[in-house]
Amino acid sequence: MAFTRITKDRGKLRIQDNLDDLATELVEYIAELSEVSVKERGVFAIALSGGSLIGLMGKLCQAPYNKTVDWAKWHIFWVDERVVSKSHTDSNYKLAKDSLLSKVPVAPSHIHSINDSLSAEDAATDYEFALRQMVKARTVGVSQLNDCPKFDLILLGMGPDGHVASLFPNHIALEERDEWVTFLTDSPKPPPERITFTLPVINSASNVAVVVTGGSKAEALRMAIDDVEPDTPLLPARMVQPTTGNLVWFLDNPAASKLEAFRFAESDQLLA
Ligand SMILES: O=C1O[C@H](COP(=O)(O)O)[C@@H](O)[C@H](O)[C@H]1O
Repeated sequence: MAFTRITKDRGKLRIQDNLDDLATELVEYIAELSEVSVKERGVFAIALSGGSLIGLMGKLCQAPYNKTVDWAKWHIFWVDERVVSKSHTDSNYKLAKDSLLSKVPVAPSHIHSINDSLSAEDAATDYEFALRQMVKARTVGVSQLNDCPKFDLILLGMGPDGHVASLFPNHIALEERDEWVTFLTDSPKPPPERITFTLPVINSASNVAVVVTGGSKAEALRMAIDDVEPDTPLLPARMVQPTTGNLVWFLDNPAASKLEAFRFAESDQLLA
């Protein structure tokens, strides 16, 4: 029962029956945005998360995308990164490099990873400095509203606790409004030391896509999207609310199963 729904204020829901169809829809969406950005700005500035999302992007390395995407124009950043060596299995950079970036012709100088020899605090400062240079050069666009970077696309995953990037429920990092990149040394999910884009940066992007799969995330997803009881805890995923940009959720059936839109679609089908 694949379908798309536009919600009142939580963006567009794209729900697929299986992971293969979800992956196909996701890479088609990324390829389209890349084409539009390259046409309009001459570059495509994309920020990746880690986790299960990266495995779903694998089709970008295959035909037709390996040939049709203008890889030379891509600039790749990380929405969040674990402060570990780039060769460590926990590194979001390594995950993307091994499964995607090593298989497509992106210029190494366009891959903007963190300096893994620094402390979490210094790595965040250093990454924000690098990002400021990219904004100054307009490799990354700028928001007219708040001077924040305006990425062409920010790709997020969501944990079963509703975290996005390395922004965890009730964590002080959620309140950061001045910095573009902040750090944490007490992540509830290992490893503890991380850097992360802050909410103002995420919400300034032209496009934000959140990719969520699996039944273990269904309840957090409901709390992030549906109209919920007023005393429901405010999850980081619910704070993703692009100011002027587009928000799209790529979901599989198990993740979407508790959403109102899904239940209505199911009962419509039973009646049909
Ligand atoms: O720790 C992290 O988790 C989230 C979610 O990962 P998933 O495997 O449950 O999809 C990820 O988006 C984030 O980048 C990562 O650092």
